Amino acid sequence: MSQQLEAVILAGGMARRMGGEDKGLVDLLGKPMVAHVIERLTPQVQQLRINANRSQAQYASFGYEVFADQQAGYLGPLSGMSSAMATSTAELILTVPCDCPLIPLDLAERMLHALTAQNADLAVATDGEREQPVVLLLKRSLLPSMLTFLDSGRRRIDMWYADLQVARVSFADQPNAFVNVNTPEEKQQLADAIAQS
Ligand SMILES: Nc1nc2c(ncn2[C@@H]2O[C@H](COP(=O)(O)OP(=O)(O)OP(=O)(O)O)[C@@H](O)[C@H]2O)c(=O)[nH]1
Ligand SMILES: [Mg+2]
Repeated sequence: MSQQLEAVILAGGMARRMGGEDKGLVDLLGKPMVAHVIERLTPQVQQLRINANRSQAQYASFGYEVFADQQAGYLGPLSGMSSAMATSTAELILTVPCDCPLIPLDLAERMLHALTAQNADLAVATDGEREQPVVLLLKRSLLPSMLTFLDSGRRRIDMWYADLQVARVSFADQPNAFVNVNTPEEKQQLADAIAQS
């Protein structure tokens, strides 16, 4: 994989539905959720950083650079994305949330292929039907556009990219790829499903 692509794990939210417990650090089957994501991402990319606004020492213990949002006030995932772009040396940034422990093992490869083949501004993963707006491959050159959007008070990722050239990349072949763990109940459901598989 190109040196010009780095992955950023988004762990900068407040995790209110998880009772405020830092979502990436919540245990799933014996290890923190972010460790599942790290394990699946590291074979795919040469550079990886973690975006977190709390518990930064714990996140740093995984051995990767940790950085906070440049904007105060938990403005949402776009703030993590723009902060990643503002501080990256790579041309392309792959964003993945910390609460998707089954992300595809071929995520970077397929996102990069689609972006290049379609000469798009960014690529977004889909489960075949719904877009996963936090799973993006972004050109760093999109930073001014994202900052303008954020500065105007808007927060929705899909609204930001509505006017851009978007490659949609289906992972319908992997039905559990984007299972998202937002609550203790969802965590238990996933743990049970994995244990039974
Ligand atoms: N950097 C950054 N990331 C965020 C912010 N808000 C959410 N995220 C991340 O965006 C992704 C999707 O957000 P949610 O699943 O809603 O996570 P959350 O906001 O922590 O959880 P809730 O408070 O329960 O909605 C997760 O990876 C979050 O860590 C933020 O203000 N800054
Ligand atoms: Mg949220």
